[in-house]
Amino acid sequence: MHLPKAELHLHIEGTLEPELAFTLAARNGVELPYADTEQLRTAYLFDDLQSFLDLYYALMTVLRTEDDFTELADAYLARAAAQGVRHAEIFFDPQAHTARGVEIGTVIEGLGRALEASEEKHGVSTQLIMCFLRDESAESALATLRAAEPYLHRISAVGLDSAEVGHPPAKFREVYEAAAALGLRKVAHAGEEGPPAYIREALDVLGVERVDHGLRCMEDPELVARLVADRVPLTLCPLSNVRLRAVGVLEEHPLPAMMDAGLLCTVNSDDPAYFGGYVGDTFHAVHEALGLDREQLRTLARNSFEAAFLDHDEERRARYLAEVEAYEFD
Ligand code: HPA
Ligand SMILES: [Zn+2]
Repeated sequence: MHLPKAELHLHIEGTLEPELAFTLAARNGVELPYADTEQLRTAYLFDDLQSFLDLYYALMTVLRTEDDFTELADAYLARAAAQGVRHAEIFFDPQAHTARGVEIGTVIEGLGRALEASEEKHGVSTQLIMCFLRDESAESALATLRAAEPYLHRISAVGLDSAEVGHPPAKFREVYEAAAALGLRKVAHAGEEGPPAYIREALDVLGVERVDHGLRCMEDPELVARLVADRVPLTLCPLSNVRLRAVGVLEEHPLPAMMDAGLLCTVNSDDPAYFGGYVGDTFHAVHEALGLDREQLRTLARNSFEAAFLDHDEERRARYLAEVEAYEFD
């Protein structure tokens, strides 16, 4: 669906398609435990977040050079542009690369080269969000922030991802304070598999401006009221929720109830190479499965630009919002 939109919840490592994984494996002499792309695709049946993360971290070992990261991001941006994305705020997981000997500068400069060319090449403006792995230590997160300091001109925010349950946001209070002191904005995954209390903690202890997923807020009406009153954006990922079994089938996704409750919902793809669709496909899927009408889809697109970190460029935000209003569905 070509409705103009911003993508605000997208892990660049989760855009690694099987074909590119095999190409990079051959180029870098990395052996994958799968015969071919077809056999690899049979591994894409997940029970929960952890079973996905195991494959996600295993496959990204093919990413080694600056060119690999550039190629990965450029391929995503081309696909995103073809599905109406006008602005993308892109997550990356530096610790998943530095832990296996890839320098953080290789990762950031590689991604940065694709991102800086994106507006001219694909018509997509971009930002980069550096995520800490919450199942690693707070010390490791802090060391990662320090290692990223020479590259801060390329980074607009910090985030928190990976295995949620047992790793509450408060563990990262210090590194979030340090990030804010460096001028970085703050988001965090919360309430994907973890309880509503983790969403409250992300807001109260980390001071996040957006909540990634936030799905489980619906179990806590007082929290919903607060998120509505404060217009805290939620970056929902419906196809991810189905594939990782947070929701049984797409038809049961609470997105319509969340919109009816007045929550500032956005729809995103999370890890599109693994979860069966890019963000335009996701808009189409929620239209079909949940019966969201055109005006509701337009609201989701409008929300995505409202929630985007475009405060330094309100003219651009206004231009994108005007494109949303002018869009004619076919
Ligand atoms: O959906 C996700 N949740 C948490 N961590 C992740 N890292 C990549 N995708 C995800
Ligand atoms: Zn995510």
